[in-house]
Amino acid sequence: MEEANGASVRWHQLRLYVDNHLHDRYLAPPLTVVVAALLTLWVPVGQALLWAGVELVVIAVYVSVYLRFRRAPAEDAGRWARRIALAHGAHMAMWSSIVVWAYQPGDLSSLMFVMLVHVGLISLTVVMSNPHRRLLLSDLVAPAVALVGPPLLDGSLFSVGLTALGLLYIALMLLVGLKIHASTLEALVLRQRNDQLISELERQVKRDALTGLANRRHFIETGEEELQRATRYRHPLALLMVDIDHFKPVNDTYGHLAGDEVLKAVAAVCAESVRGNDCLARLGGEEFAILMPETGLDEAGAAAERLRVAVERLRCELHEGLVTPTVSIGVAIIENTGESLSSLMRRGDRAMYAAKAQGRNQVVIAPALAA
Ligand SMILES: Nc1nc2c(ncn2[C@@H]2O[C@H](COP(=O)(O)OP(=O)(O)OP(=O)(O)O)[C@@H](O)[C@H]2O)c(=O)[nH]1
Repeated sequence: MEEANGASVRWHQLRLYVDNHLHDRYLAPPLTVVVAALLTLWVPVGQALLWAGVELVVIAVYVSVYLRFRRAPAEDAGRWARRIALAHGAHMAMWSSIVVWAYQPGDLSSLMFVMLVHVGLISLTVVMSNPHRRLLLSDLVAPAVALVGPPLLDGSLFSVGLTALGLLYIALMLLVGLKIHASTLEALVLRQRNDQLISELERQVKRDALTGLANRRHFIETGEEELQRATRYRHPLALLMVDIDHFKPVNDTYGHLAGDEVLKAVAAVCAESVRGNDCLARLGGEEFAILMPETGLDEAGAAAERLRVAVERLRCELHEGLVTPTVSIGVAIIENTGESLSSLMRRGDRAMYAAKAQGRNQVVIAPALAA
């Protein structure tokens, strides 16, 4: 499952792991101080201070690695996993060292202390590291190795028994951790599929299936936003209503599929002739619209004429025969009148029908609306 869903899931696993451990920023330093103070019961003060000093540096290092990871672009999860494993491994090794080093054979209080540290290490590892299987394993290595320390020093049946129980405990925790890991991974994969589906649906809702252009719904949404912006900042906004001439005979003569090819070819010419921030849409049938922000009358008229000529030059060499479409274009401009989008579109449409009435394959500019 991990392989199939690739880099993005691995990155999310790492991200979850790091997010879980970022609480350490606030918890680990005071805990280090408390444990160093307790350590002085069994080891010289200088050694306890040295341990606390090194551990505080290690905490600073791994927290800074985590914070840099959170700002990094989502790539190269493998390299970051290695860095994170190293940084966090050092932290785990420091705490595991207590288990071996602070244990005084025969001293029940030190045994309880090291066991407490142990239980804390293992349970925190299982709870926090499960999003990432390899890091879960590497985090468990340090406490597992430390477990064999006390009985080596002591050798009593009691300590060996405790160690055996501890190892069993680690094995159970590992099983639980891997189970949690599997469900976390499944949730991540599902979330990723969900995100993909949602963005695909969002794309489909906004697109016209035949031409790939924006559809009417998306055009109206964008149009309302552009209109608000143009009105607020008193900037010009131009609208071109574009309709293919005599399109019905194309369908009737060559068939609907051939008509679709012509629609796609005209859409492609329109797409080539608009600027990046223009909004081009197929409103339906053989009608297109282009919204041009920051565009005045002269500029819009010139753009419409360029588009008309570009379509006129188009030669659709279809299987069924040659089609040379033309378009009629109506141009309407909004200038500080508080006009609505539907009114602007109506004026654009009227100008486009005027172009049809005047013989087609031409551009007509809508008269300005009185302020
Ligand atoms: N192939 C195809 N045809 C479509 C599609 N949508 C609408 N049409 C056809 O487009 C044609 C539009 O015809 P009319 O509205 O009469 O306009 P026209 O023939 O282009 O004539 P004028 O606009 O007056 O120049 C109709 O035959 C519709 O069936 C489509 O998605 N694919």
